[in-house]
Amino acid sequence: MAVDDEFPFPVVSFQPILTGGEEEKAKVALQLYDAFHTYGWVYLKEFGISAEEIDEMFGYSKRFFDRPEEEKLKDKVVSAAYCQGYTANGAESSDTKGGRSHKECYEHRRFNNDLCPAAGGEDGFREFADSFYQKCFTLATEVLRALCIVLGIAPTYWDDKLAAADPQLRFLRYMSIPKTTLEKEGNYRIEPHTDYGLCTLLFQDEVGGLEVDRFHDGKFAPATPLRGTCIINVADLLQRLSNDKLRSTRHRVMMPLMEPRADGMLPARYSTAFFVHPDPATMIVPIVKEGETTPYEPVNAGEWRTMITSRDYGYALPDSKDMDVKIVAASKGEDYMNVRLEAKSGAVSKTAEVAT
Ligand SMILES: O=C(O)CCC(=O)C(=O)O
Ligand SMILES: [Fe+2]
Repeated sequence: MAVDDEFPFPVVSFQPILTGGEEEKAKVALQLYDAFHTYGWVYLKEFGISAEEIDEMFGYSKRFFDRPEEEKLKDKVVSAAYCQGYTANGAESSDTKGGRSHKECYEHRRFNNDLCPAAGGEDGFREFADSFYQKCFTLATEVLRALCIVLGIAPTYWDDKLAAADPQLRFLRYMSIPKTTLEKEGNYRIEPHTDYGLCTLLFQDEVGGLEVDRFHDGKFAPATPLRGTCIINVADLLQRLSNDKLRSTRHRVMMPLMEPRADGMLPARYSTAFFVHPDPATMIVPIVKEGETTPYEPVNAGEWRTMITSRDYGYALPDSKDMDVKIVAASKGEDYMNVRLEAKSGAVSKTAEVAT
């Protein structure tokens, strides 16, 4: 699709950040700030990962999901604290009203990546995922660094928070389902949600269906696919950190833009997200300028993440996702992390000890 006045989001070239001088970099930083402040979303072009590399990545994703379900389930995600591995259709939901997302995912991590197909495997999946992960991490780091200028924080601000950062590369497949299924109330490809790390890099194929509440008024606009671009969206921790200057915006995946096939089935859709989470030890303390107040308490990034992952996957409360789960104790030792989750009612508690 051509970029014209109708295009719903700013499209920004990242090239100056990679190779430009200080003045050009500052200009891009301002463009990013404006986009993140208004919409929470931006489309990047010329960001150091080519359209061909993105195509190759989708090829790996497709081959991963094309394997038999029993095989994929051997690598099923088992822990909220280390959300890594395969999630089958219907296993994740942030919707407390029982909404249904028709998708399957694979999560790839930097640390604790045991539920990943073995190194040296047939098509080099693990090696490719590692290298794509690294490219995304490099880009995410550049994006966050660029924001230092406009947030008024030191250029070194992210250094300690990102050295042991633990992002999550997620391959998604929205399987081919009947159009009539998606038309039923409460059925989505992915239900409306905000992401909960610092920010997300998002790559999508040409099928479409991604929609964004871009003015935060409940009116969702299509985030149309644009070949060779990468979407960056602000997530909850960056909204907290920036004291609401950068917006974490609700989004969802609905009906594709393209027509269903003659048999009434929707085309499968592939997308890949890279959720940027800092070092879990990071305290997210809002940057409050003189004369401002903040509604936010400081939060520990690792606890925050585990808490929300538990809610979405129902680890602590498998039968009752609408209960409010909170972390009541979390400690991190040299070689373990111990997280205790408890429902507000105190009725359910679970301790998960996870090797780091
Ligand atoms: O598939 C997409 O385009 C969006 C995926 C998404 O929002 C997510 O996984 O958090
Ligand atoms: Fe998302």
